[in-house]
Amino acid sequence: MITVEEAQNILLSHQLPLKVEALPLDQCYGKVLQEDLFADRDFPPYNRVTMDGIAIDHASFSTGQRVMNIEGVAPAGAPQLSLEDRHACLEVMTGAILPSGTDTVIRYEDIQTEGGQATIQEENIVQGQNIHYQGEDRSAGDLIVNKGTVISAAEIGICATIGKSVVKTSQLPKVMVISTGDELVDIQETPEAHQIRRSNVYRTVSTLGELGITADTAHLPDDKEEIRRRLSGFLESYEVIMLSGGVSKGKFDFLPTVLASLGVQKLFHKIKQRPGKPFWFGTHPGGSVVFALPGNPISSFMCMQAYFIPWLNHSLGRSNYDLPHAILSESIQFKPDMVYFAQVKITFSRDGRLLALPIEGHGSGDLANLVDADGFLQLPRGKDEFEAGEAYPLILFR
Ligand SMILES: Nc1nc2c(c(=O)[nH]1)N[C@H]1C(S)=C(S)[C@@H](COP(=O)(O)OP(=O)(O)OC[C@H]3O[C@@H](n4cnc5c(N)ncnc54)[C@H](O)[C@@H]3O)O[C@H]1N2
Ligand code: MOO
Ligand SMILES: [Mg+2]
Repeated sequence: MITVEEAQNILLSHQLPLKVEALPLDQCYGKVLQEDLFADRDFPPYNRVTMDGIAIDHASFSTGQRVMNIEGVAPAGAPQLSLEDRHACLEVMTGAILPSGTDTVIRYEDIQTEGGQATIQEENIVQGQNIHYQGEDRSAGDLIVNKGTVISAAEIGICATIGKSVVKTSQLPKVMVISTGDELVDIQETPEAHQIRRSNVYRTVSTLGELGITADTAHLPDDKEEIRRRLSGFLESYEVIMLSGGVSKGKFDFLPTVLASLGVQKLFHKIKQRPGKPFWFGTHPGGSVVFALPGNPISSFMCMQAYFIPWLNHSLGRSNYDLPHAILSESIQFKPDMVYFAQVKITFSRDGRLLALPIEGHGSGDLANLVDADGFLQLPRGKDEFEAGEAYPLILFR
């Protein structure tokens, strides 16, 4: 049995080859950026008026002038105007380019306009006020977003501003999600007394969907030959195979044997952790990777959250990120020499700290308990008592 750290390292050293695809901007949300983004112009590209009002040469104000002729109006979207008489002013709108010959903008609230003249009614007028200066935020050529960033609304705004209508992103892998086990029926069916519905598949597909992946699904009975025949086909056509069930010690837990017979190289089987101990991971010479997750719902869910998602992010070239930590709000005892991924409910204390309340449940088959939990708190080995007030890494559910 290997440690959590060893399993994580093995996963990180078995990545899918990165494939880059250029996508229209409206399909890029949530994707991992595969190019650096640079400013094509200064941000902002011109001295931008930030208040509706008048633009003046401050020197005329500071030498005592309060009434000024209005020479004209500069709307946003018009080429730059020029102040002809430095004792006069120009009306300017928010977003307009600051007229040449002016250096200060005064809001309509601080003036009165009548008969083609503006009268300044505010004495506190600072030179340069109400102007967003050209290049103040970023200069043309500056690196604005690094390759490896997950594209969110902020990055979409940058792409649009710099005219990137097509963006290089990491291509998502083709994934097959498979349930195994003769006790499982589909969700439209009414189970017999000895049967249950195959919920793992639906939960796994929903997490994948949240990651942008549209997965295919299948079901395999506890029949060695059929598992072998159908898995062999899936290994040809998918980059990632995600199985659940059939990896422990039972008489019908055929997956480790069948996978080996299909040439899938086992990289690990069993991790010193609860839940999720019998997690099996391997690679096929054809290039696909196999995540054979334990069948218990919390176990397969935990392995997905703690291993698959970081592995996927790494495969897609996402920049490294650290897990946040949360503070235990009640103590927990856990004696086995294993990492314990404790289900916790997350709240904020009144002084803004992230608190994790343990929600114990009835073990790795208790999928109803997940409804009350928000994440797993990763409690290390080498300790039996985890006291209230101690902070540990938090994996928030997706
Ligand atoms: N003698 C031992 N028995 C078990 C051990 C062990 O070390 N020695 N480990 C236990 C642990 S821990 C886990 S976790 C499970 C893992 O079992 P498998 O991966 O072989 O999974 P199955 O036996 O097929 O199923 C386990 C459990 O999960 C339910 N299940 C499976 N698939 C689904 C699904 N798609 N949706 C909902 N529920 C599912 C299944 O009905 C079983 O109840 O093994 C322990 N045993
Ligand atoms: O390791 Mo198993 O996942 O506890 O039920
Ligand atoms: Mg089993």
